[in-house]
Amino acid sequence: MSGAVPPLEVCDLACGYEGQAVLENLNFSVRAGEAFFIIGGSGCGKSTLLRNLIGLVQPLAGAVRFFGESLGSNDLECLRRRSRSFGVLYQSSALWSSLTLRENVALPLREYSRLSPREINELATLKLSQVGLCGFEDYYPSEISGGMKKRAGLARALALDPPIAFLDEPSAGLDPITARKLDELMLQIRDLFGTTLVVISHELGSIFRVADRLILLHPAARGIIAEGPPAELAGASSDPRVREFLQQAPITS
Ligand SMILES: Nc1ncnc2c1ncn2[C@@H]1O[C@H](COP(=O)(O)OP(=O)(O)OP(=O)(O)O)[C@@H](O)[C@H]1O
Repeated sequence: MSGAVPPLEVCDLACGYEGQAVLENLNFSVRAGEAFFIIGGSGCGKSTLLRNLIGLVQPLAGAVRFFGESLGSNDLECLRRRSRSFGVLYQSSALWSSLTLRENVALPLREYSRLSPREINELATLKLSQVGLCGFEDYYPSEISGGMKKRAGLARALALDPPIAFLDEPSAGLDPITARKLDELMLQIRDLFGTTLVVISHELGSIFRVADRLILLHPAARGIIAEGPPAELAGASSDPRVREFLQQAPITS
C-alpha cells in the first residue's frame, strides 16, 4: 500500500467563511479501504471541513485531491468526476420525499450512468438489499424509520460504486441499538466492497467501534490536534484535550 496515491489528500487547507478561517494548515491523507473519522466537539469545524472536501464550498487556501487530482469547480464535467469519485450520506439523509426508496437510489444512476431503465431498477434494488432494505423498495421516506432513512441514504451514496463515501454524522438522532447496527453496516461496506469511509462524528461509541484512524479538530487550535487510531490516542496522547475528548467513552472492541 505504501507509495500508492491516497484516495483523499488534504494539503495546507484553510477553510471558513467570508475570508475568515475556521480551520487552517490542515494536512492529512486517507488510506485506501480505511474508515477515517473526522471528530471534535460542537463548533470545531467538522461540517465546514466536509463542505470543503466534497466541493460544496471552495477552500480559502490549499488543495483537496482525490487519487492525486483536484476535482475543480462546479461545471458539469467536474460534477460527473465527483459523482464517480465519492458518494455522500448527508446528516438529514436528504431523500426526496416524493420518490420511493428505489427511485431515490436510482437518481444518481439515471444522472451519471448509461444503464437502461431496467438495469437501473435492478441495481437500485440490489443496493437497497445491500443495506438491509430488501422489501422496502416501494416505500416512501415518510413511511420508514430514521435508521432506515440513513440506510437508504447510504444505498444512494453507494449507487455508483464510488471508491470513497463521506458520511456526515451517520448515527446522529438514532437510538443506541440502531446506531450500533449502522456502525456494523459501515464496517461491512468497508470490508466487503473496500470502500474508503470518511466519517464525520462526535459519537464516541461509533468512533471506537468503527474508526481505523481519526483526526481530532479543536476550535482554539483552528485545526488538527491529534491523528491516529482511537484507542492508541486515548491511551497514549500527552495532550490533555485529546485524552479529555476520547476518554469519555468506554473502549469497546
Ligand atoms: N454558513 C456559515 N457562515 C459563517 N460561519 C459559519 C457558517 N457555518 C458555520 N459557521 C461557523 O463555523 C464554525 C464551525 O462550525 P461547524 O458547523 O463547521 O462546526 P461543527 O464541528 O460541524 O459543529 P457541530 O458538531 O455542532 O455540527 C462555528 O463557529 C460556526 O459558527
